[in-house]
Amino acid sequence: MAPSFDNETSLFNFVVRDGNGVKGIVDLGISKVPQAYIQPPAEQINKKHASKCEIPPIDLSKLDGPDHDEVVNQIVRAAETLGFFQVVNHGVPTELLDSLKQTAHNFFGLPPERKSVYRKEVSPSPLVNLERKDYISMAYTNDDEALQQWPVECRDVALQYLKTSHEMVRKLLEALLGNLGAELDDSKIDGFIGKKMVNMNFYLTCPNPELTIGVRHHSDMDTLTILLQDGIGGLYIKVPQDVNMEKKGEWVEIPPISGALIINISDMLQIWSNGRYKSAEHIVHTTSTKSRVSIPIFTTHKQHKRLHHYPKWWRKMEQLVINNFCFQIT
Ligand SMILES: O=C(O)CCC(=O)C(=O)O
Ligand SMILES: [Fe+2]
Repeated sequence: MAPSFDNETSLFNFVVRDGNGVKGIVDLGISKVPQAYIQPPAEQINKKHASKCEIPPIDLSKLDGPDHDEVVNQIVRAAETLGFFQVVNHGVPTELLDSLKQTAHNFFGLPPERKSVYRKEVSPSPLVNLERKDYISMAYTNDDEALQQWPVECRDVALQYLKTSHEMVRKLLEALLGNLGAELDDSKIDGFIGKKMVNMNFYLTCPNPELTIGVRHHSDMDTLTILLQDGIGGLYIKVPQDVNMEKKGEWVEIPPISGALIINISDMLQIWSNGRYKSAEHIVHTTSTKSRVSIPIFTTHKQHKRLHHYPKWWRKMEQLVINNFCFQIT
């Protein structure tokens, strides 16, 4: 018999404890979204009124040629305005991007008992306004641990994704820090992106996508996020208020571009740049027709403390100077 999803504990047990995930609810063919997933109106955005971000992707292969300075300018301009941009010719093979998306679908399609071994032990109490996604997080420490502990279905592609994107992240940081007058040498890499985590997000179709949310509005806490999205769409960012461009404070969609990766300036980089680079708030919506996958890599410094433990005023403060930071991390 289907569990009663009006009862939060029973919903929690079904979705989290038993490893069914949101997918389990969808597989039951339930046509009404359980109350716990319905968002307050302030969290819902009117997708019909949100425009698409039309800025073309940045061609990173040109960093190695005569257009180097122009490409650095494009990266810096994007970081100083939207805090989000897309890149192509980034060095991560297209076939790997396709395998990653397929792997995410395969993993979340596994039977619940195969997935529930990876569940997070959390209490059922925060089950209010659940996000409508299933996800897995794989923190990277070293290759051996990854090979032993990450799900066998995901580990090879996820590791390759980490490795093949490293050079791109280094180049992006070089450009962003160089613009602030700081040099990125190998000894400082760990201080910026020494810790990494690969997530796979799976957003199920939803009978009432207007009432629910895939990911609530947030900004990422790390240094820089690399994000692979599939062709479905649903990622919206809020144009920061304090930038010199149109649509301030409005939600714009980051449209899927085949073969591209999305780069998201995150909280640490905003702080280290004295607020010059923007860590934009973003949100993910689901659709009623197609399931979506996205695969972010979160990069942060080795000693990263969870920034959401810091009050908001700290996260947005403008006191740290980049040169001091570079000095501290050596
Ligand atoms: O799925 C997406 O497009 C974005 C996911 C996201 O914002 C996150 O995992 O932090
Ligand atoms: Fe995010």
